[in-house]
Amino acid sequence: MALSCHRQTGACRPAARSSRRAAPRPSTAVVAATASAVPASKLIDGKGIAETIRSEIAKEVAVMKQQHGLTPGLAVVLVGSRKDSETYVRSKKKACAEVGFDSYGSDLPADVSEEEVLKVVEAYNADPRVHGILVQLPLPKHISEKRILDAISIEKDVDGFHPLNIGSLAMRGRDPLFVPCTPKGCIELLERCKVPISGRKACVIGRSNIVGMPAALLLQRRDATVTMVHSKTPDGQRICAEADIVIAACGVAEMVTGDWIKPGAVVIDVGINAKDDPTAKKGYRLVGDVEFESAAAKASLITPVPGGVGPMTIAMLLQNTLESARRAVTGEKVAGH
Ligand SMILES: Nc1nc(=O)c2c([nH]1)NC[C@@H]1CN(c3ccc(C(=O)N[C@@H](CCC(=O)O)C(=O)O)cc3)C=[N+]21
Repeated sequence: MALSCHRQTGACRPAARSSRRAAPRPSTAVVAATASAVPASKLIDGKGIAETIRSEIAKEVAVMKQQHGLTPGLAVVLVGSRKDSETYVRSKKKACAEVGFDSYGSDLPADVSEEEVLKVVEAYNADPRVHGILVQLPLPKHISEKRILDAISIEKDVDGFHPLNIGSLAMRGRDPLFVPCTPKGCIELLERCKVPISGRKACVIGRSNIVGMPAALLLQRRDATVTMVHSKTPDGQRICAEADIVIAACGVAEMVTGDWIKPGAVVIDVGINAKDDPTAKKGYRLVGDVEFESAAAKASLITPVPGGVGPMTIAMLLQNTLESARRAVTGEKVAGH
């Protein structure tokens, strides 16, 4: 039976859990109660795995500081005041502090000119304390995302959005300097959960530049047979129902129901959507692109939302920034420089 080994190994959790997490907390109990229909053994604990990765990174940072006197630095550029972007940027800076990185921030007003944003990016390109530059997306409409992303030095492109990085991902025999964080996090979850990829059928739902397309390329590089399903695909459900691995990144709340999932498949849900819920404290709750309960009934392993892919995105951003700092230490030359 496909992927039966996961049934035997049970829940996909990080090997070591901190004592802080082991303590029962009322909020955890509430979450557990609402998700009670799904056995814990099916859950991929993205939050816990991300925590493990952050502690691995923190150890390496301490060594880097001690041996080379170098502290990894991440610059985060935020334009405008979208609430969701502000929240994400805050958690990225918090994660930096937690692992011992320096973080630099530029908060620019929504009506800032494209030239001004370019100047900020150029300044970070030239700043040796900065090993990674992230321009939070989406940008306001009057600013060309393409122009800004193209301006980020490829050696500091820890988001992996530069066309040279994405292009290398698509070519056999080449390796990008950085892999985009969200799809990298999806693969990291599969690998840490020992889900076999080579030779398996994978279905990626959604074809965005930042998730769907690079996720499909990463799976293909690991020898999966990948099908991409998108808004113009006739009968995406039928195609998805043949897949051993499903990555849902279509941006439509709960679109992928249990009917889309082959029994025993592994489901990675990238979506983050707010759904009205009068019983929730804020009046809404977060749901993915997958209808969790019905999909979990069919899947062997599934990521929850929140607590799945989201925390992994930030962990991969830290990993990419650490890698960039490591290259600065070793003086590794990169193509074109
Ligand atoms: N240049 C750029 N790079 C990005 O990587 C980028 C971006 N722009 N724009 C927006 C998206 C979104 N994104 C997330 C990061 C963390 C969580 C995350 O940690 N989520 C938690 C908490 C969710 C919550 O409570 O709000 C979870 O899913 O458990 C989610 C989403 C990065 N993005």
